[in-house]
Amino acid sequence: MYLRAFSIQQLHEATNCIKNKLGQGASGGVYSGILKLEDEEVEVALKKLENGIEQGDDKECLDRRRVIGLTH
Ligand SMILES: Nc1ncnc2c1ncn2[C@@H]1O[C@H](COP(=O)(O)OP(=O)(O)OP(=O)(O)O)[C@@H](O)[C@H]1O
Repeated sequence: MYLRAFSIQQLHEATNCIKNKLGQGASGGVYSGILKLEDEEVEVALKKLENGIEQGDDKECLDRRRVIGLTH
């Protein structure tokens, strides 16, 4: 799996300061954006995590947050 990290500033620029909400997941809102890469622009959906990690969280959710944490 190839993971690429983006700065908070890049994500704010991509999403026009996280304004256009597409939907709401259990762990946070999902917003649309356009990420500018070196030679192209890519349409993305970005999730802003809003809740802390609870003891009851399932393994998939915790695994996802560990992977996300490794990219920061
Ligand atoms: N790629 C996408 N394009 C458009 N809308 C999206 C996209 N991904 C998510 N959404 C919107 O965000 C909502 C929540 O999606 P999400 O995948 O976060 O759901 P979830 O798996 O229930 O959440 P969580 O992972 O937090 O438990 C969706 O119902 C949809 O409206």
